[in-house]
Amino acid sequence: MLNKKSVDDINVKGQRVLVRCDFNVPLKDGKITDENRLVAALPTIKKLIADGGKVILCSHLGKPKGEPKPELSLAPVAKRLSELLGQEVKFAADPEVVGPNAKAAVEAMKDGEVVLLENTRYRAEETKNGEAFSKELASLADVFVNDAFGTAHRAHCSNVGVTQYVKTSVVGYLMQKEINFLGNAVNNPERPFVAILGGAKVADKLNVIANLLEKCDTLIIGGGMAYTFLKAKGYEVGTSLVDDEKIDYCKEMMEKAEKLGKKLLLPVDTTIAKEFPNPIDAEIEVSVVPSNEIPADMMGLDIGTKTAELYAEAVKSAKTVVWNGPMGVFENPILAKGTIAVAKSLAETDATTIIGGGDSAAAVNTLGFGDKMTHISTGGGASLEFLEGKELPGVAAANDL
Ligand SMILES: Nc1ncnc2c1ncn2[C@@H]1O[C@H](COP(=O)(O)OP(=O)(O)O)[C@@H](O)[C@H]1O
Ligand SMILES: O=C(OP(=O)(O)O)[C@H](O)COP(=O)(O)O
Repeated sequence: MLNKKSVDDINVKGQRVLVRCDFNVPLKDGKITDENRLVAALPTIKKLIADGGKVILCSHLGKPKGEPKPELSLAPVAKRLSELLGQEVKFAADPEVVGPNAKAAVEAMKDGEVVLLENTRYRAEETKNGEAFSKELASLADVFVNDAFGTAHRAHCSNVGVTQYVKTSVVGYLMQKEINFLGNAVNNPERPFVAILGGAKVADKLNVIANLLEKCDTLIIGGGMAYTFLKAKGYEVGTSLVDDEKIDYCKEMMEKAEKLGKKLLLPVDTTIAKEFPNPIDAEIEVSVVPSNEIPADMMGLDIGTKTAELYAEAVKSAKTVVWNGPMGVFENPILAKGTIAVAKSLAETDATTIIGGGDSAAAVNTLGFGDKMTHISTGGGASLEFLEGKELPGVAAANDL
């Protein structure tokens, strides 16, 4: 259990409560294309409304780099949240985030009302965890609630700095739910425990392996992650995604797996093409080759057919599965087969299945397997850093129980 005070330990009747959410949702032409993070934030917001608090929401959106960027305004989020809550979420349009407009909007709030502040990253101090902006945010509130699990691996004003200047800082239901799920999976997993890593953020994710190997029974590697390992084995990987600086590390990880008696599965065959599809869903010509026969001018873009079967088989006997990162360029139907096979095997198992990472969640949802998973995490980087065993600054900053 998370050893932090939560919204259940407080009643905010008549108080101003600042709630940090992760409303960093994908937008296309001003429309929200995946509202998972909004829906996930509702329980905490509803609880605080039911208490009779003045609920002031804040979040970042994208990376505006410290200046107002209209295309990264949170206005569309306020509109959609109003619909989801069935009650108005007043948008405090304010280029300074906590400027005159926001202050006036908060001043005018009645108990049970909700206001959303503008994108916190409109302010350059936000990502530097600066004192002045932290104090400004704190000045709006009597109580602070952090429910932004997806941002918990960052130490910024709106999730860490602000806690120094308010009396009470607690976590919300989403934060509790995420940490409890992931914590159980990693610290007390039902075995066999299978971890699956893929995707394209190779440098970030390779670092998780040292820690995961200690905890899991089987580690499955796919997606863009696989080729650095294959290169470390001495294979030609052509023009596939590789992190050359991590080749020695991959060698060490293979030795570590052997020493610990853990299974480390790498693709035995690979789906290759001449180049990365452009546009991403373009029809491309592919072939499947053994992983040690990738031609020098070709790139691996999905696991191969045999590998997909092998991985699906490895998942079958699992009791806990953690999956982060697609097995291939799933956005292209021709390169989605490996991801579909793995998603299907997770959907069919009675194991506890936990999906982390924005693209992995999108893949599972668009492939229609979303409701078959035990838990789809709202945090990619956050869930990985947590699985790595790192303390998340956004969680650490809340008051202890
Ligand atoms: N072999 C590959 N080569 C290049 N990109 C890949 C490969 N396999 C998967 N990808 C890409 O990885 C991206 C997702 O990676 P990542 O951002 O690390 O996952 P997540 O968001 O789930 O954490 C997808 O856009 C997918 O197209
Ligand atoms: O989307 C997020 O992270 P994720 O892509 O790792 O899930 C979070 O909102 C954090 O955003 P950031 O990576 O811009 O700090």
